[in-house]
Amino acid sequence: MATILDAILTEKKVEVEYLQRNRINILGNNNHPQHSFLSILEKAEELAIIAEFKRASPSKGVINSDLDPAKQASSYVQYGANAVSVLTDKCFFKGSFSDLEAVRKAIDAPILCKDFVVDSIQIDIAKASGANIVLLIVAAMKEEKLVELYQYAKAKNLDVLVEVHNEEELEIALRVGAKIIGVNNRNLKTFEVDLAVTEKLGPIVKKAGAYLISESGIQTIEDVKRAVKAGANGILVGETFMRAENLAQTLQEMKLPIQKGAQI
Ligand SMILES: O=C(O)c1ccccc1NCC(=O)[C@H](O)[C@H](O)COP(=O)(O)O
Repeated sequence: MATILDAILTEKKVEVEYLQRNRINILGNNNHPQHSFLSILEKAEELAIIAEFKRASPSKGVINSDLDPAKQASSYVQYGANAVSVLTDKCFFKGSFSDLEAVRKAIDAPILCKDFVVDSIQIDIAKASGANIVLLIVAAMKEEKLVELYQYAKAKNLDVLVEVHNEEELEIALRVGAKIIGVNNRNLKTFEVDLAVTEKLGPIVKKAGAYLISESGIQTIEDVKRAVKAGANGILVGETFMRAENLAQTLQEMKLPIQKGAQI
């Protein structure tokens, strides 16, 4: 049976064809500021927070359609986020590259382009829109493609967050040479969310000498503590921040010290 990830990837192929046909009109500015998320991780003594702008999702439907991306991203940075993630997928997440451009104009911090990258043109557009980090999901492509896109993004001076959900995918991420590994607690095929995924894969990521970002399903301080205990250098949080009544408090209290030994 086709999964939501299959449906997203089918849609991405159509999107990529459109982007390739309209390449000249789309690729504009490549002079955006450089912000290295890797350098932030190298120096960090507390948990790095990637705060996500996420209007909607396949698993939750509409999360919050009232917020303005530039204002929300500015608040994230003001309250201590180290990077902002912007979902640029339109069809399933109600995002856009215009959101990313608006966030770029508003903040002076690294931006993650959160999309389902299957082709280098998406990396070009992410960079032209102002992204500093791109996401590559191991489950979304063959290993050879992952190697190609990873090297392409690095050559463009972008940081790469390589996302995994199980040991097999983690082995691939490590073979590719990923320095920043996102362990997604959400199974993109079933929507099941379980922080035990970070607890299982975290020690392997750390042993390999990579930085660990725990992604998805983080709602409470107890969740954050579990991620830290598993060796996380950072967390990626969307829904909890988009729904927060007191964003300042919700975000600031997640900035826990990282475990000794979590620095590489
Ligand atoms: O969020 C979803 O429903 C989803 C479904 C299918 C593929 C990806 C999906 N989410 C992308 C993400 O990884 C999250 O937006 C991100 O990690 C933040 O998660 P959360 O804090 O749970 O909003």
